[in-house]
Amino acid sequence: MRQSTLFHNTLRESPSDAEVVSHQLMLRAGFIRQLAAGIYTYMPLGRRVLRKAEQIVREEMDRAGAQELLMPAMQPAELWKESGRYSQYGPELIRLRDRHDREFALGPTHEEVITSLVTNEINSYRRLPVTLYQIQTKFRDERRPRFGLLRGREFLMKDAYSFDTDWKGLDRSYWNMFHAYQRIFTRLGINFRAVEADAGTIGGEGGTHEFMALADIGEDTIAACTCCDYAANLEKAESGTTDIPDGQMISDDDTEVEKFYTPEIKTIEQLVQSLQISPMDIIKTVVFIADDKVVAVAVRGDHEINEIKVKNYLGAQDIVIADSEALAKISGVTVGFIGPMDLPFPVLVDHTVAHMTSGIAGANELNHHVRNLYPIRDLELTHVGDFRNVTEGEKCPRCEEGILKFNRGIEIGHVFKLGTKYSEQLGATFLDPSGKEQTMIMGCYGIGVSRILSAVIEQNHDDNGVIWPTTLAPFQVHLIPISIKDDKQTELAQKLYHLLLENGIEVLMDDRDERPGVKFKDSDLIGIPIRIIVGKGAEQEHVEITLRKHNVKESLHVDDAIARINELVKSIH
Ligand SMILES: O=C(C[C@@H]1CCCCN1)Cn1cnc2cc(Cl)c(F)cc2c1=O
Ligand SMILES: [Mg+2]
Repeated sequence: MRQSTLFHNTLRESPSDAEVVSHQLMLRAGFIRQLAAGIYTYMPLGRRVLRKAEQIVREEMDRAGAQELLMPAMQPAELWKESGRYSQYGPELIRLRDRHDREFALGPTHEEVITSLVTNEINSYRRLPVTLYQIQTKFRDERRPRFGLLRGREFLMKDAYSFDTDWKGLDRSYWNMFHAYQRIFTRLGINFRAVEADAGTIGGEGGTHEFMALADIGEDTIAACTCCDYAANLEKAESGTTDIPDGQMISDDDTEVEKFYTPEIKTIEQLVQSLQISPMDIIKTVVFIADDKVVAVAVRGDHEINEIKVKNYLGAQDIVIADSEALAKISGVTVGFIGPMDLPFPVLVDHTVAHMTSGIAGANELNHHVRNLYPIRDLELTHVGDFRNVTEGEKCPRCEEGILKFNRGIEIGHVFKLGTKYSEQLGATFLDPSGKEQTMIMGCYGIGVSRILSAVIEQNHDDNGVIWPTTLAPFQVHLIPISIKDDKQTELAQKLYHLLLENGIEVLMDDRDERPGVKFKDSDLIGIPIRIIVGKGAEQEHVEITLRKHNVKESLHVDDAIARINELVKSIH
């Protein structure tokens, strides 16, 4: 490709609303252009990268035996009403009416569509199992789209769905997809972890794993063990620490609970300051509204409540902290002095609190707290469980030696065991060998294909721009004649350009009439891994090869260039 004809511009500065490196560089290097918030055009260079990412996903899906199809983006609302999800989702689900005033949704995902399709096409166990996938644009009207392709409102997803006759079959399909994902992200050169995750809104009856690209700007926190391969999204991570840590106020258990005056002392910090105690000695009690029920959760003062664990324990659809006006309507609650004792609604007690021997807590009375609270003695521990976020440094729940370290991650893949959640609602059944009607067992598997570009750039860039792995680079070689006014250089560059093309190498030649500095800055921004410079050495038919990733330079005769380039294309990642 000749850069003088390429529909492409680089920007000296990145727009102010681009906050993360990958967003800034994609705009500055000319890979994408924003049409509207969260909605982007892939420019020719960006489209080439996206197509390579798609192709790697497609190859590994096909290798895993999945079959590609392509479903519509416009989905009849009836399907979503049948699955009960039409009302479950709010403004995030983009709804529209066609010219006959019939209701549609723009597909954010395709469980309903694929399940109704399979129901109509398959009715015998002999036709199962089958895994179907598509690579298709999804629509989710995010309230705050941000970070470029990382959280867009129109994005490219590979979504796959497996249909099995039984749970064992689902297990096989699930791990088949899991291993295909490992191959995909390895080929993409991404530093990733598969982590145990929460199934979130999709529900489902089995396990679920997320594939996380490690990156400081990632929205998710991962807890991973230093010794074994345990890794979990913080939403789900458990701790191995159940022993009562030292520094705990140990008191013999006949010291009665005692109320004491704490005027205007409402927060953990104020308690710590005024009583000169540690947050570990405090029982923090927070009131939630789960669906329409009031519940309180009590965790130790140095821990954070994990709302997803609470929601899952209660089996609630949604959960929200009771704000001050909600609290005002709840009897027995005194804002700022809420404690776990004698509340007129259930209290979920974290196991760490249950093991405390003497805690400080709100007295459920204005300006008063209690001390010497001994949960085993003073609380009816009907709901004891894991309701908190693990903290870094705690013991691994799976092995003896390891401890949990935190990382930030970008979710680039998510695999789910769905079970019969959708097949039941949409009647996806089959006749088993005895002719009995059974419900299909499903799994679903997503990869954020457009999000991969952001994750790769977050992990592969320097101050000057992107550093593409060869598997994704828009071109393999950037051929740069220093001056197109010098005939020797132009002639040699043309010769090498055709040689490279004849050898099937993807080459972009910067034949623009620009100063060398501009060419090098643009080349650094775009991030093509191999660069060939045709400069002064053109007299002796010598060219210079450098790698974008390392500034190592080697000069060699043009006849040796092809062989060297082929070596480099294969070697560097
Ligand atoms: O999409 C999934 C689960 C899997 C992920 C892998 C591929 C198949 N689907 C979860 N999810 C996320 N956001 C959504 C947003 C809207 Cl507006 C919606 F209506 C539905 C969903 C929704 O179901
Ligand atoms: Mg997730």
